Amino acid sequence: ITATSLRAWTSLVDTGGAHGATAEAIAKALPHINCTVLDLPHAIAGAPAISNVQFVAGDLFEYVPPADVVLLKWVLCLWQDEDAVKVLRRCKEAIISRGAKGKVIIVEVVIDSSMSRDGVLLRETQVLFDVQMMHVDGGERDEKQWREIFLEAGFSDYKITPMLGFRSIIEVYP
Ligand SMILES: C[S@@+](CC[C@H](N)C(=O)[O-])C[C@H]1O[C@@H](n2cnc3c(N)ncnc32)[C@H](O)[C@@H]1O
Repeated sequence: ITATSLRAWTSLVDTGGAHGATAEAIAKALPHINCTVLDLPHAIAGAPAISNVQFVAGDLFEYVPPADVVLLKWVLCLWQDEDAVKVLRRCKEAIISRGAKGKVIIVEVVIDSSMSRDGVLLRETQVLFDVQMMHVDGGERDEKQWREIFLEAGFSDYKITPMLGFRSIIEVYP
């Protein structure tokens, strides 16, 4: 994600964005972007008022508000592939910009199968999270599993950037 592309965004929806902590950070860093948080009614009840962030109560299986960028941070791990694909389809429908600007951005674990020395600890952490997500019938995915659900949901391409510790940023293009 380049500085030029950040400047081009006009709107972002943080899907499953809870009380808006991530949206607040984005709105502060990039005040030209109109930020929306979508989450279930009980999850946004009591959320603080945040400058330049609108809250929308709703179910992301039904509707995602339109935006240039749809953010899914720590959300798709809640579900098995069938439901994750349904959510990704709603997100794809929500993207208003075609071309380089419109995308889904996912912040999640991409389980790394490489067994380099430094990679072993990272992988163990990722797999532990996978076990944790099984409690809610979800799970973490490796690149092949991510690719399969992106293609199934109708996306054309994606780019994984490992960062943020054991997580990655995944840009997914319609
Ligand atoms: C693990 S939390 C992640 C919260 C936030 N994105 C973060 O990174 O801290 C998952 C979020 O997804 C929301 N969520 C779960 N099911 C949802 C649904 N059907 N529609 C909208 N939001 C949902 C939850 O309420 C919760 O806020």
